[in-house]
Amino acid sequence: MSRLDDIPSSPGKFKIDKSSYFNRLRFQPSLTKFAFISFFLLCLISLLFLRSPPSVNSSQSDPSRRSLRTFTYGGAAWEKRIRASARTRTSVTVLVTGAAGFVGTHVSSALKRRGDGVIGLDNFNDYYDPSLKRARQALLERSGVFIVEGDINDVELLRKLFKIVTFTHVMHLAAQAGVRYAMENPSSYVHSNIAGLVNLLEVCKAANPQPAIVWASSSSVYGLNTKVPFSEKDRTDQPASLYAATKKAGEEIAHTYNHIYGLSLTGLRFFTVYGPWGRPDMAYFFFTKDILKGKSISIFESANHGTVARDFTYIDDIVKGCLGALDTAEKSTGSGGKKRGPAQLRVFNLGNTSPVPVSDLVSILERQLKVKAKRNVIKMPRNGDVPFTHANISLAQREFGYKPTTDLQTGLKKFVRWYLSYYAGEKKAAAR
Ligand SMILES: O=C(O)[C@H]1O[C@H](OP(=O)(O)OP(=O)(O)OC[C@H]2O[C@@H](n3ccc(=O)[nH]c3=O)[C@H](O)[C@@H]2O)[C@H](O)[C@@H](O)[C@@H]1O
Repeated sequence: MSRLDDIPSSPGKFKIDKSSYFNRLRFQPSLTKFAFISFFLLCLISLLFLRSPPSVNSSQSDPSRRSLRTFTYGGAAWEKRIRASARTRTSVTVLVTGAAGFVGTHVSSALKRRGDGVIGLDNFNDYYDPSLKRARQALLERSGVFIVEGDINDVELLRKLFKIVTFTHVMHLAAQAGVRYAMENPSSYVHSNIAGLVNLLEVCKAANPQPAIVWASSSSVYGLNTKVPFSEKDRTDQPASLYAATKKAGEEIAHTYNHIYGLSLTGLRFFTVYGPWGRPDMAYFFFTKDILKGKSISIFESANHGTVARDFTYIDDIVKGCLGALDTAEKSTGSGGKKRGPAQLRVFNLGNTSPVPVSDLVSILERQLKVKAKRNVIKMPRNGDVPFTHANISLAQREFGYKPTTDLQTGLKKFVRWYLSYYAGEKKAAAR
């Protein structure tokens, strides 16, 4: 018989004869037994070692996972700060994810001002200058809002927060934003906008009581639609960027958690939000920077020299929309992972209803900055951008009286005033 004949024909047929093996063991002298147990323990310890989480450095070296940093949290002082920040003069206590972000900072501040309990959560990633996020954090701290440093993918942290505080609402604004960056770092969108959302919903669904959730979707879900203005009833199945696709996926995921677990979920489709403390990756922000530096700016045009336009929406209008959505959100119906009845599921456009061509945006900036821009008009690259956006806001108007009041001229004036004073202050601080 050749040695090949010893190998069974399929793995399923190959069985270790455990009984004879252990029987043999039973009759060995005690020294052998001791050696075997020691070896077994050694293997167990090595196995545990191999399964321990990666070190901080290993996760930071991969740019797509930069927000997976390990954070240190916990302790009596940390919990005390959370409890103080969660103290409410109303019946509302909100967990705001992405609180050091642009919209997150403004919304957290507005909630706190009216007396709600607010806890922020942010991973302070370096998608754009983290010092701006730190400055927003300092601003919020002065008004009594504590931002917990951590990632929405950290299930233990989320569970801990829900143990310390009974949240009535979650305002979920943490996300990987930006349309064009999705071509550079696609996995960061999956990590934050899909895995992070699911993780958060898992914790919310298991909470008792479950909070009502309001979260940031995006106007980009309308993708390549040509029918304007964009209405919530329109199709959203032709996204032009991975960013848009992850936001659209978020809307479908929201449907699932509402259906299975009775979570109350409201998605808000923001339309190109701008204003003071804004995001440096957005065109109005880096156009301002480049115009002041005398650098040329690229202004996209669509096919046949067509205008590219956006329904630019001022931050204060968006904040009113967020609060309106939160105040009209009904309670979730489930508890501890079990649905008890049908729950609310909504989606709203939050736009300005008056699209402005990007070239007009630049003209306004030129007037405000008193500097002529070096314009470089180019065909829109295939980068995930869509040619125009225009919101129909009648649904939000009907449901919670949403009515934007700031035109682009007025809003950009406020932005430019903030920009000049913020960066003048930074320069002064650097010179000191
Ligand atoms: O409303 C939304 O759904 C989205 O709004 C913005 O995305 P976007 O509207 O593309 O805003 P910007 O990146 O600031 O671009 C504004 C306009 O400037 C144009 N642009 C951008 C960059 C550039 O170099 N030149 C240029 O003409 C874009 O094509 C676009 O029409 C945000 O970046 C997204 O996170 C958000 O979800």
